[in-house]
Amino acid sequence: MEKEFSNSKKGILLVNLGSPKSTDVKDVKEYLDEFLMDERVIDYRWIFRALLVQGIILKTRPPKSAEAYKTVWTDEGSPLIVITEKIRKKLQKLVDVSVEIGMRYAEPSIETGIRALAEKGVSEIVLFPLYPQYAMSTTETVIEKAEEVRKLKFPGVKINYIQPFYNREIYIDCLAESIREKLPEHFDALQFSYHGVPERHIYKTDPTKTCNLNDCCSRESNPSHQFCYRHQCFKTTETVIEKLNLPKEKVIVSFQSRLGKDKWIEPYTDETFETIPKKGIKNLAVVCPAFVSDCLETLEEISVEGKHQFTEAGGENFHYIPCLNDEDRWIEVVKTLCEEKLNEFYLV
Ligand SMILES: C=CC1=C(C)c2cc3[nH]c(cc4nc(cc5[nH]c(cc1n2)c(C)c5CCC(=O)O)C(CCC(=O)O)=C4C)c(C)c3C=C
Ligand SMILES: [Fe+2]
Ligand SMILES: [Fe+2]
Repeated sequence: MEKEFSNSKKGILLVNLGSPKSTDVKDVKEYLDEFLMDERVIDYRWIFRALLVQGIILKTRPPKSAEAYKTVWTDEGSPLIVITEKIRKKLQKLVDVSVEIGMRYAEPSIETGIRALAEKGVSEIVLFPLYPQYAMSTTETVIEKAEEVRKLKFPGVKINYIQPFYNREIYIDCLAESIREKLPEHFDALQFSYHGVPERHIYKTDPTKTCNLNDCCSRESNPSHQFCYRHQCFKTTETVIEKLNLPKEKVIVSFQSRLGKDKWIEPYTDETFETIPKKGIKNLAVVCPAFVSDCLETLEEISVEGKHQFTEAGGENFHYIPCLNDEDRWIEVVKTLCEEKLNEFYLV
C-alpha cells in the first residue's frame, strides 16, 4: 500500500499539574476546589466527594496551603509553572513546530493551550503529560480532560498522547546522570520519594486485577504493571540505581504528600525521615522522580519540612537533589519523545 503523508500543521502541548493563580487564600481555595473535585483525584461518588472537599477540606486547608505556597513563590509566579514555561522555551528552540503549555488545573488550562495552538493553524497536537509514571490522578485525568475539551471545542483537532516514560532508557539515563552530578560525596542513603496515591486507586485502575500491592509490584513482569503506579516507581528506582552502580542497601523508596484518612501506598516519606536517623542514617540525599519540575511538594514538603523532620529526629545532613527542571539533557529527552509522536502523524 502506498504511504500517504499528512500536511496538516502540527504542534506540541506540554501538560503539567498546575498551581493557584496567586498565594491569596481565595485563589488557593479555587485551585484546590477544582483539583480535589476531580473524580480521578478524590474518587468518591459526587455527593461524598463534595461533602469531603467542600464541607471539610476547603474549610480548613486553603490558609495553610497558601502559607506553604508563599514560601516557594517567586517574582515570576509558581515554580511549577515558571519551570514548565522554561522547558517550553528551550524546547521551542529545538523543534520547528509550535510548543505551548497547559495545566490540568487552573490557568493556563489545557483548553487555553489547545486554543493557542489552534489559533496558529495547528490541527495535529502531540500532548505530553509531564509525569514519568502512570496514575489515575495524573496521566489519566489529563487525557480525559484533553479529550473532553477536544470533542466539545476543537472537534477538527487530532491529539496524540505521549505515554508514561518511566521505562524509557533515554529518560533513565538522563535522570541517573542528573542525580550522579548532584549527589554529595558522602551519604549514608539515597531516598527516592515519590508522590503517593491511595491504595484504592491502584486496585481500581488495574484491569487485570492481579496486583495485590505486595511483592507483585517489584516482580520483573506482572500483567498489572502497565497501570501500576507503585510498580512504575519501583522500576524507576531500580533502573536508575543500576546505572548509578549503587547497592540496594543504600537506597530507600517512599511515598509523600498523602491527604485524608484513606490508606495510601507505603512507606510514608515523613515517617521514614523520622525513623531512619535512629537506624544510623545521618547523612541523607533525597530525590523526587515523580516530579519533572520542582514545585510545592519538593521545595516545601521535602526541602524544608522534610529536612526539619529528619534533623529533629537526629539526622545530620539532608541533601535535596532538584528535579530535572530545564536541564538541557532533559529537554533533549522531551524533544525525542515528542518527535516520536509527531512522526506518527506523518503517516496517515
Ligand atoms: C507527581 C504526581 C502526582 C500525583 C500522583 C498526585 C496525586 C495526588 N495529589 C493529591 C493532593 C494534592 N497534591 C497537591 C500538590 C501537588 N501534587 C502534585 C503531583 C501529584 N499529585 C504536584 C506537582 C503538586 C504541586 C503543585 C504546585 O502548585 O506546586 C496538593 C496542593 C497543595 C497542598 O495543599 O498541599 C494537594 C491537595 C491527591 C489527593 C492525589 C491523589 C489522589
Ligand atoms: Fe503492582
Ligand atoms: Fe498531589
